[in-house]
Amino acid sequence: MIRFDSVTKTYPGQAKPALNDIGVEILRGEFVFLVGASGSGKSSFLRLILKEEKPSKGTIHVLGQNLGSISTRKVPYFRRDLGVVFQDFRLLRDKSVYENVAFTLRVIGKSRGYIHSAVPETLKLVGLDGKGKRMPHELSGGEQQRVAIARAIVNKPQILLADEPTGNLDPVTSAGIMTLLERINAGGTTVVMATHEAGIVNEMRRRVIELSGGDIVRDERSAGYGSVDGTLPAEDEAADVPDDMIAAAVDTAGVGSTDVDAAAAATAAAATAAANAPSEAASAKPAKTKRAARAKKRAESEAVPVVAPETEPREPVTAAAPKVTPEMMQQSQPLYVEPEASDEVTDAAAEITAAATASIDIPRGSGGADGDRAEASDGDDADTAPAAADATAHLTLAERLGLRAPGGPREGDEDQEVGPTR
Ligand SMILES: Nc1ncnc2c1ncn2[C@@H]1O[C@H](COP(=O)(O)OP(=O)(O)OP(=O)(O)O)[C@@H](O)[C@H]1O
Repeated sequence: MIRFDSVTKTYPGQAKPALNDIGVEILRGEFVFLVGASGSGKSSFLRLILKEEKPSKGTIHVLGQNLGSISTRKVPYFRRDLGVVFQDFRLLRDKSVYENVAFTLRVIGKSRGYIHSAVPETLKLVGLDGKGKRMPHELSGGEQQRVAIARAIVNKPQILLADEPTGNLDPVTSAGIMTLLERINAGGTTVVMATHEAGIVNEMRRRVIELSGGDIVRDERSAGYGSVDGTLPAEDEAADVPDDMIAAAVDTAGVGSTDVDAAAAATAAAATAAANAPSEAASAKPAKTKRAARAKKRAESEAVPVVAPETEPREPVTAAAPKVTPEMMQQSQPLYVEPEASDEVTDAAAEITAAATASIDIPRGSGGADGDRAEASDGDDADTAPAAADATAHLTLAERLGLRAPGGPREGDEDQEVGPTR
């Protein structure tokens, strides 16, 4: 599915390669975490798969194609099978949620009927049912990321690349996003995700490819964030949340949490507070309180040194923030609902909708006497000629059937809906 053969990437003006003689294969349906210190080459790895960058040496195959032999003109076609999600969401700010997701499909020329069925279905899948009309600034960070994921998967890509998709999100929301990505992967999509989130990697136990200074220094199945026991087990992290913090969080959890129930929210809030504590400990102020001292200890223990292979020194892999705990991952409610329609059903529905919304050519002399019985004609019965057909030839089938007022919006218009007109 994805294969790197002796791939080196050296950016112009850089002496040291961002990726150095990489050889790796990712199979169909895998969920792979790319981990490594900042600057180790994770984003470069993803950009090469996307053909946003070219390797300086070596060859890359994605979905059976040698990327070196895909012409620039054909790159957009190649990318139709890939979805991408970034840390900063990259939504179109002046477009609604619906339009952000529909945009991908419009660009690749999907029919209007297909878009009308695929976009709501995908928004439902990512837990954004009913939010299609919102603008991005009216959404939370987690919701914006779900829009970005919806946009990435709406075309049913075979591969989903995610570059720090939870980097800007709080722990509970991050857990929800991971539940969603896990679900997308369970549906057969290969997922490759670069992350610094130790909690997520430790909890999910998927394949981990670790980069250090452009080299692959670890490639393990069902692995954790760090390769050595120095990692503080995520379970211990949660257990370390003091009771008084949980009690305080229960007091403040209140109602209105949509993603988790109140108890889970309370526990998560407490864990969040605990997770944030290390940054306090890292500040210039001395650790005066018991909580700060505990946080400081934790912060030190979370700087996970990774055992160097043989004698080579290796950059330590450290989590950016000890955010997501196993409890959050387990308690996070699925944001999706089961898609009820198979591809065949969706395609059939799209065809029917497209037929109902497209204008029809009616040759002179075809159709019934009252014109209302006129149907799309292949011209075979040109001799049953209604004079009145001319009067309705410009109408869509939906208009003829009384499903929509004549003269309403047409193909390509934004808000057209098929339905009773009164
Ligand atoms: N466009 C570029 N031009 C020059 N050097 C680059 C470019 N992009 C990345 N680099 C360099 O390549 C190396 C790998 O960068 P890359 O962004 O792939 O790392 P990363 O592991 O994704 O880092 P982070 O975790 O901080 O996102 C770094 O030394 C970086 O400075």
